[in-house]
Formats: sequence, C-alpha cells, structure tokens
Amino acid sequence: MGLKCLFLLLLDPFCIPLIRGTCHYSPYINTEKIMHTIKSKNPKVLNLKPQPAMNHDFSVVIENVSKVYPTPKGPYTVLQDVNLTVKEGEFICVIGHSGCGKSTLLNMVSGFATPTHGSVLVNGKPVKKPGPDRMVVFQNYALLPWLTVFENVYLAVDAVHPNKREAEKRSIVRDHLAMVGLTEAENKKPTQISGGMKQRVSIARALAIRPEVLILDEPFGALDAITKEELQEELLKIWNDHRCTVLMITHDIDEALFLADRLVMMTNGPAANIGEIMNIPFPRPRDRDRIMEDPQYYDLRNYALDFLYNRFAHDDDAA
Ligand SMILES: Nc1ncnc2c1ncn2[C@@H]1O[C@H](COP(=O)(O)OP(=O)(O)OP(=O)(O)O)[C@@H](O)[C@H]1O
Repeated sequence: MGLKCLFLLLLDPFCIPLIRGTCHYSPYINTEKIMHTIKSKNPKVLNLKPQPAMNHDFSVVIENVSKVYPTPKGPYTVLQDVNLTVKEGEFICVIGHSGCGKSTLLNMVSGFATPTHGSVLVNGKPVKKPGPDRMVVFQNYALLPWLTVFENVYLAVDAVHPNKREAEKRSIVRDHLAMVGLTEAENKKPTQISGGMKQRVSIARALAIRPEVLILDEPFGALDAITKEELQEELLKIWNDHRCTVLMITHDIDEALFLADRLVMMTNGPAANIGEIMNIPFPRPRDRDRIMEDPQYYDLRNYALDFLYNRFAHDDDAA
C-alpha cells in the first residue's frame, strides 16, 4: 500500500513546478524570410481551420474552460474560455510561450487541477481527479531513485492492477521495457542510466497502464538533439502500434510538425486562449527527411513561428 501511495504521489501537482523548462525554439530562422513566406501565402492553403467532428468521436472535450488562481495580489486568470475537442487516437501538440498556461490546461485533463469555470470531459465523463486512464510523462522523468528500472514500472502496474497475477504483471513490465529497448537495463537504478533511458522508463511506465490519454509535458525538453530525435521516432512507432490519444506540450515546432496531427497554438497570458489550431497534413507513417523536403513543411513552420514571434510575441522575444 505504501508503495502504491508513492506511485500516486508521483502524479502529485507538487512535481510540476520542478519540471519547468526553458524555451528552445530553433534559433536559425530569418524573420524577413518568414514574413515574406507568410505574406505570400493564403492561410487557407495551410488548412488551418479546426475541422468539425462528431461528438461521439471525442476522447477529450475541453469546454469553455477558465482557470483563475488566487494570488496575494488578487485573482490571476491564467486561461479564459478555452475550447478544444480531441478525437480518439489523435496526436495533439500544444505550443505557446512560457507561462501562458499549457501545463495548467493539461493538468485539468490529467485531473491535477480543476477548472474554475467550464468542464473537461474524457470519454464523456467529467474529469474530477487523476486516474490511470490518463497517464502523464514529465520532463524530469519522476522515477523513484531507490528502485530499479523494472521496479519503477512494476510499481505502476501493481498499483493499477492489484488483482492481476504476479506473473502477468511481470510480463506486462517486461513487454513494455522491451518496447522501449530497455530489457538489458531492467536491473539498473535511475542513477545508472542516461537521461534518454530514464525518459524511456517513464514512457514505458505510462504505457504499461494502457491509458486512454497519454499526456506528455515537454518530455524531451532536457535531452540532447540526437536522443530527442530517437525518442520522437520511438514514440511515433509505439503510438502507431498502440493508438491512444496523445496531448503533448512542446517548445519545439519541428517536433510538433513531425509528431502531431494538429498543433494547438496558445496566445499569451494572462487570460490565455487557443489562438489557432494548425492541421498537420503529412501522411503516416512519417519519415523525417521526407516531410522536411515537403514544401508545405516550411510554410507550416513559418506560420507557427510568425504566430509566436510576431503575432503573439513575448516580451522576452525582443531581446
Ligand atoms: N498554483 C498556482 N498558483 C498561482 N499561479 C500559478 C499556479 N500554477 C501556475 N501558476 C501560474 O499560471 C501561469 C501558467 O503556468 P503554466 O505552468 O501552466 O504555464 P506553461 O505555459 O506551462 O509554462 P512553461 O512553458 O514555462 O512550462 C504562470 O504564470 C504560473 O506562474
């Protein structure tokens, strides 16, 4: 029971302030070129309008959601009137400047935070608290350092499936460690493995529960570029094989264009909202080189950059 409580503590909102990352948009962008491209394109060509979908298709429904935090200076409205519907099995990336409320929004889906106004539904049911149908992967991995890789995943499986037979639980853990290529490392402690491996453990732990919604809060933000690309590809493969709805926060537009079906672009806070939603049209399975050769790639990338750096520039961007 004690260990199960520890697993649930991993999902505690107190973890969240520990995972703040810095912005790392690609620095090699020529603003004039972007503006030229933007001005020469009709946004309709970029297929930016949210697509209508039927209610029964929705895995996640965020309806007129506002979040107000009490602060010593008075109420602080982080998000105001946010609406988003996500289809089952859809891969959504959320982008926006630091502090605009991305984590707050996804915390209301995971159940760590509750809306001040409005509602969040997952598979038609209002979200009231965290649950195993919505697993979260954090940037800082949130592994228990005194447990092995195997035990970290086992802890979660055991907490969610206490009545399954021991052999079955161990087999689930083994299958998911194999899925992320960590069979050889199963007896190592988190301090004995790299950052990329730690994040693989964290992804294996989340998927071992078979969540309906996987929430990734800047999962690759702390990794080097090569490891990050490897993990993006692994994540896509796993998602192709075990389709669940994915909501992922990123600061990396290229990452979003490679992974997502749609890119949700948030305006700046306070009272942030969803500014635009970009449909990402590249066919799946995706090949990084092939999509980067697609002329639409740069149109979409530049459109997102213009949104962040011109239309909703942050004070820090002026530097
Ligand atoms: N519990 C809280 N009480 C008061 N203010 C809060 C609380 N949690 C978050 N905030 C504030 O809400 C705003 C949005 O925070 P949030 O973490 O959702 O932003 P974010 O877009 O995810 O940022 P980042 O990209 O830096 O992770 C920030 O100004 C933050 O300081």
